[in-house]
Amino acid sequence: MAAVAAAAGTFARRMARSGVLFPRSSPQVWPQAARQPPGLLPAQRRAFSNNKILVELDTSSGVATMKFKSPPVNSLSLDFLTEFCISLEKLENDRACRGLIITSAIPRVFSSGLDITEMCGKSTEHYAEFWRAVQEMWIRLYGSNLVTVAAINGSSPAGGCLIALSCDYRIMVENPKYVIGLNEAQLGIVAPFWFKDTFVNAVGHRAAERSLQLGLLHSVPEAHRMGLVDEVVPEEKLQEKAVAVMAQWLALPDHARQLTKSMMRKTFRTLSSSHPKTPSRSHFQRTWRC
Ligand SMILES: CCCCCCC/C=C/C(=O)SCCNC(=O)CCNC(=O)[C@H](O)C(C)(C)COP(=O)(O)OP(=O)(O)OC[C@H]1O[C@@H](n2cnc3c(N)ncnc32)[C@H](O)[C@@H]1OP(=O)(O)O
Repeated sequence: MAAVAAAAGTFARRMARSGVLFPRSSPQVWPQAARQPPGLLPAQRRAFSNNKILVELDTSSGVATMKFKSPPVNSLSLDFLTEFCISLEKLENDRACRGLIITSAIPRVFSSGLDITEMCGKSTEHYAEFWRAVQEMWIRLYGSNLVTVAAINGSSPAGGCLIALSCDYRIMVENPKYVIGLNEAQLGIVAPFWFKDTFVNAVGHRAAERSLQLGLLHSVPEAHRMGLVDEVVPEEKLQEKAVAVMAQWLALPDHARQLTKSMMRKTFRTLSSSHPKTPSRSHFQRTWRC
């Protein structure tokens, strides 16, 4: 418990050092991009970057694109998760931003999921901090006020699939080599219940039960059929489609859409985040035999 509290403190300090203010309390009012002072021509694009993630915000449309750029496979390390939360907070606090497209700058991989090297041979404090960061990523993304679209341009197993599932809409590139799913059972581990719940919310109970027990990684057409992804497009159409979907979602007043999203996700999110159990050090070590 003390380790968890210490980890929470460390994670909060990392976030605080980033200069991010949180949380934002009141819902945004639509349409933000139209609320620029008249006569002032704002810069149309803003960008910020760290060594894991690149973010570009088009202030005229209110849409930001976040690109994962952590070779070789965008694994979700503690640093990556921290940068992810910082970037998301910055966008949430930017009044010019209403929507976020998440994609990968690494060929053939959206994200390979949790970084396995973070879960081996580390201290109790490290496991607690890492686990805290995994939960924080999910709580922030799943509960984000922004419209979130996952533009999945590569394979997306386990934690990578969770990121996509936490968005409002998923578009995946059609490619016979790409797979997506929660494959934890195949690795001999159990997907945490909040991974499972997020999955069930997207595909329904029966499909989730089969997929999770077998630890399936689904082909793109299969993922589409079962509702794990909402749309499938050729690679060259991905960006255009993501922008079009975003425009459709942003055509609605923010406050109505946000309150509806919150209503759909809040109970479940509160329930899940009230059980922030960190697996013990021996659990990590038994799981990964390290
Ligand atoms: C104690 C309780 C713990 C509970 C945890 C429960 C929840 C767990 C969630 C997870 O996300 S666990 C991680 C699950 N991830 C996977 O199973 C994905 C494994 N990776 C792949 O399938 C493939 O790498 C890929 C993503 C399809 C990409 O294939 P590609 O052929 O392009 O690359 P590779 O040659 O396979 O890999 C390159 C390089 O990257 C390393 N790597 C791959 N995945 C990870 C990862 N998740 N974490 C850390 N490192 C990873 C891989 O080992 C290769 O390294 P090198 O051999 O080049 O050093």
